[in-house]
Amino acid sequence: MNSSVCKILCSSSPLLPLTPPTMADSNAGIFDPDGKYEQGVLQASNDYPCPKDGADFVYGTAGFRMKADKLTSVAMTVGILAGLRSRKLHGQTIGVMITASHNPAEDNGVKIVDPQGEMLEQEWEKYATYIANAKDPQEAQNAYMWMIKEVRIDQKKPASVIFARDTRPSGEELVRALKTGLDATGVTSIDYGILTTPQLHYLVKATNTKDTSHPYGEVSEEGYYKKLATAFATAMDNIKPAGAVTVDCANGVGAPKLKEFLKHLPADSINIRVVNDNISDPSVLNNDCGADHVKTQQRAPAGFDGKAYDRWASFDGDADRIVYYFQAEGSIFRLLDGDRIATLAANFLGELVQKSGLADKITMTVVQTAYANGSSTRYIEQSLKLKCECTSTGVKHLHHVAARSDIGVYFEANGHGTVLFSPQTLKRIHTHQPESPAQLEALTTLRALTDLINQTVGDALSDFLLVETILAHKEYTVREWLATYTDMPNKLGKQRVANRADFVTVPDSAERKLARPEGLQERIDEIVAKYKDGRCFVRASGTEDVVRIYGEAGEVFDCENMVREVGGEIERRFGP
Ligand SMILES: CC(=O)N[C@H]1[C@@H](OP(=O)(O)O)O[C@H](CO)[C@@H](O)[C@@H]1O
Ligand SMILES: [Mg+2]
Repeated sequence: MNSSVCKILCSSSPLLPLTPPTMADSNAGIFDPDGKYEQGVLQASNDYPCPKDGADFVYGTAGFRMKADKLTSVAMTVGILAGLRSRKLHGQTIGVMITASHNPAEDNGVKIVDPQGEMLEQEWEKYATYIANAKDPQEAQNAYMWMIKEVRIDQKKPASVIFARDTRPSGEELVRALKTGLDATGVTSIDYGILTTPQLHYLVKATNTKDTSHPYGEVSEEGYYKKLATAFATAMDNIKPAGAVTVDCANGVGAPKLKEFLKHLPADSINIRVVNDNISDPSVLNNDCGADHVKTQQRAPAGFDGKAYDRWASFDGDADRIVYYFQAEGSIFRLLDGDRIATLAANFLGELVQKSGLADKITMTVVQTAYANGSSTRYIEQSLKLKCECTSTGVKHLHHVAARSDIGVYFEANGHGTVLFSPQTLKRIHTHQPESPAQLEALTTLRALTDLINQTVGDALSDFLLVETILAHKEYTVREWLATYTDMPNKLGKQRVANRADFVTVPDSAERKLARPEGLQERIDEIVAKYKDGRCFVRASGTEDVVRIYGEAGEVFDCENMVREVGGEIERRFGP
């Protein structure tokens, strides 16, 4: 085993595979009798060898993500791992998505989707890391055999995987590598071509529920559009969104898919313009446009030509995030981010539950991260009178907590999120007998929203339709939406450090307090105390080699100074 593999497993697990199992001690897992798959792994990793410079691959928050040309061997091992995951789960279908979301066009990524459309179970992330780091074919085969034993996988079980990719040109080569890993280990697979990330999540759940009493939807891209279009038409019965909306698709996969979806709506149901829809020139993907650009730069995308108070939205490169924005008089840019979508959705769903006569049977929770604006949290707790929970960064954490509620609304400030309805709540909503025409009307809209909202993962298209529905029902323009509360002045900074692993947060603090480096949290607290209504926290990024510094204060000037002061302290003491 190479040393980096050892390090990965040693640091995260007591299960150190010092020696791979042999046929003789294999009774924990059941070996393929004629060794066909083990041979296949050897051959596949001969065809797609790990790069010689021994890249340290890590399956992180967004799966594996890096420069696309480094990723081919990893894509092959993901094929092997996805097949093992499916076998372990008795042949349930697993998904693999090839995308690098909002990253530049030359990057790519591979991530695995579990049977109900959720992110890969955390325990398996280290197995994905383990096999991806095997430095030669023999190590890959050893890793495969170790997993069969460790995870107790019956190789006679069927395995099924579906996969798709975004518009990046490198996706084609990565698909070939992935397919090699799948074929080598006898996995049945379906290539769905180019899709948005949430469409692939939809298909995974639809495939695994198709023969159950609660099928999620037709198992096709067309089925996804039909489900959303039917739900949108029902939710918008007799009403129309106010004015036009322009959608910036980041020159990514969201553009053709949004246009395809619109073909399923009656022509006059929404006045929409799609911009930044050039997928033939890879260099423009996410370039000065898209949800991540708009959120992090706090400015409109390339090609913005909106007049004051025109409604705009931006998807990211794989269409799982969305933010809204507009320009007020005097060209002042106003962002309506994930916190705004969460509060809008929670407010409207709360009203529908109330009006349907279900208020005493259904409770709702809003789940945020520490990056949520403090004003949004106060608005949820004090005005909407809802429970608000704060989790660690990364949607899998939010999803997990939201899934515990009857209705769980979760969004990261960057616009990634959705609303989950528990199975029991869905049953209540669908079996409730309305006692008046007003109750029936609210209930009909609520039922439609349970179909409109993607139950697997944040989905820019589904979230877009949700927001458009709510604005139309509430007769809100962007101005009224923004007026629901006033954001605290805030700043998200970052600082390079010698070793970001030195920055460890206190368990159960939702990453708002540092346990190490020793003494730093006390110093941050001292700085924050100088600023009125100040809040500031520091954590190591999971996706970039930096620590992030987030701050809020009563005044813009104070906020800037506070974040700068904390950043300066970190640079001085822990800088590279
Ligand atoms: C402050 C921030 O926006 N962090 C992002 C970013 O994570 P970091 O661990 O902060 O790098 O990328 C994640 C994956 O896309 C996303 O879930 C998260 O919200
Ligand atoms: Mg994305």
